[in-house]
Amino acid sequence: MKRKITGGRLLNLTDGSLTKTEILVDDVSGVVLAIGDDLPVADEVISLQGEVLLPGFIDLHVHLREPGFEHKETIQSGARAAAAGGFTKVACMPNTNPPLDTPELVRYVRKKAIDAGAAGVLPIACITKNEAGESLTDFAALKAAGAIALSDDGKGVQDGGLMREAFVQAQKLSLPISIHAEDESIARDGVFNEGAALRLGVSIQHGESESAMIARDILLAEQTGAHLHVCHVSVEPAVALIRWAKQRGVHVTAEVTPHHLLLSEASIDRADPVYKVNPPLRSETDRQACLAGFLDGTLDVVATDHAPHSAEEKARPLSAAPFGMVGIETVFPLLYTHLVEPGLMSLQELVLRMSTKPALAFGLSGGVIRVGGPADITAVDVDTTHTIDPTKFLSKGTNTPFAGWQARGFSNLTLLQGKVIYQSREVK
Ligand SMILES: NC(=O)N[C@@H](CC(=O)O)C(=O)O
Ligand SMILES: [Zn+2]
Ligand SMILES: [Zn+2]
Repeated sequence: MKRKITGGRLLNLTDGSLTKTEILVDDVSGVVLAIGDDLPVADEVISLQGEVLLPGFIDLHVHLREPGFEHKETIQSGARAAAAGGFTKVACMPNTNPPLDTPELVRYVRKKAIDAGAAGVLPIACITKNEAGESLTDFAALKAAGAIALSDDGKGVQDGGLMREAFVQAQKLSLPISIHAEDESIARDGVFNEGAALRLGVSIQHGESESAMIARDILLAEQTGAHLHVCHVSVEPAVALIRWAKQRGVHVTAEVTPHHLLLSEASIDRADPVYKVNPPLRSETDRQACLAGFLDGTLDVVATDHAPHSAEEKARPLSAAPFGMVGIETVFPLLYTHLVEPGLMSLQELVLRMSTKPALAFGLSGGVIRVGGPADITAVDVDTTHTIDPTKFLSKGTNTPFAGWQARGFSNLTLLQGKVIYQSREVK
């Protein structure tokens, strides 16, 4: 079927201009057929009211919890939440139960994702069997089954020798290794960053647990020529190390989360699990370094690390509650409202970091809107203010510290390969 989207304003990613135009898409070929005025009649017309048309966002780091933790999220609920957040593709982490360490499990996730009929889901498979950090999985078989990268996210691989071998094998297969950098001998099950931990009488998770492992893996990636992707960067020395690695020509890319860009440990007013996330919310100096690193391109992309947990789990005492925050339905409005509107970055730069660069970093299709390219599109309303209300999320997870915040830029429509995967009540 051919769909015509009218009434939207298309963002030019080169000069940032917005142009009122129609877009004609086809959900059989999945591509954009035409962009312009007075396009031919289509089978269906979707009328917008000035929403901004953007390439669908791509998240290189989410947790969809299936198999094994369906009470937190399912592939279906997570992929629908992603579509509502303007995402057309998400890469899901393998810390499920069982962890995604076999080709069968990778294929299982892909099938469930297709059945969900929402955002595209790209599985990331384990580096080590059972994420136990002891022996490597079969990278070639996992890639053949559809894994787009490797990670033991949730944990760092403690054994540097094993990690070296992982980089050697991943390089041969051109698979990125996405690292959760946490040296457990330094982190020691700490919960908050030093300032908040001392203030609230909670255990400390020192930032060097992150930067030390990033330093190790930069050196290993340099020697092996592998692609190192650093997850959820949160401390100033980590930003400096990644900047240094890029100057040396190491193949390294890095992500930053919305919560590490917008919050610091100063925002933690009580020992509440809603603030418990790994890596922890850091100092204001660290937050500023992440923001500067994001603005100068050292940190390439935004990734949400969408980590849903049940209300019951997050109601436990702080030490027993799990780490993690949801983010997929609020990231664009939060960053639009708090970075673009105050003039810290342009809209096109934010879209480059949420759509174009994630696609380029992992070699995925999408990330731009052009005739003949994939019809992966979202339409955001930058004029209407909404208050973030977790009870309205499509995700099963409501664990966000941004509840009650006001923002603009929520998606009203999302299309994947020309099919509507999300449509708000505002769109007819
Ligand atoms: N970020 C988190 O705090 N939690 C993640 C694991 C992870 O991303 O390390 C989770 O799986 O819940
Ligand atoms: Zn992690
Ligand atoms: Zn994660």
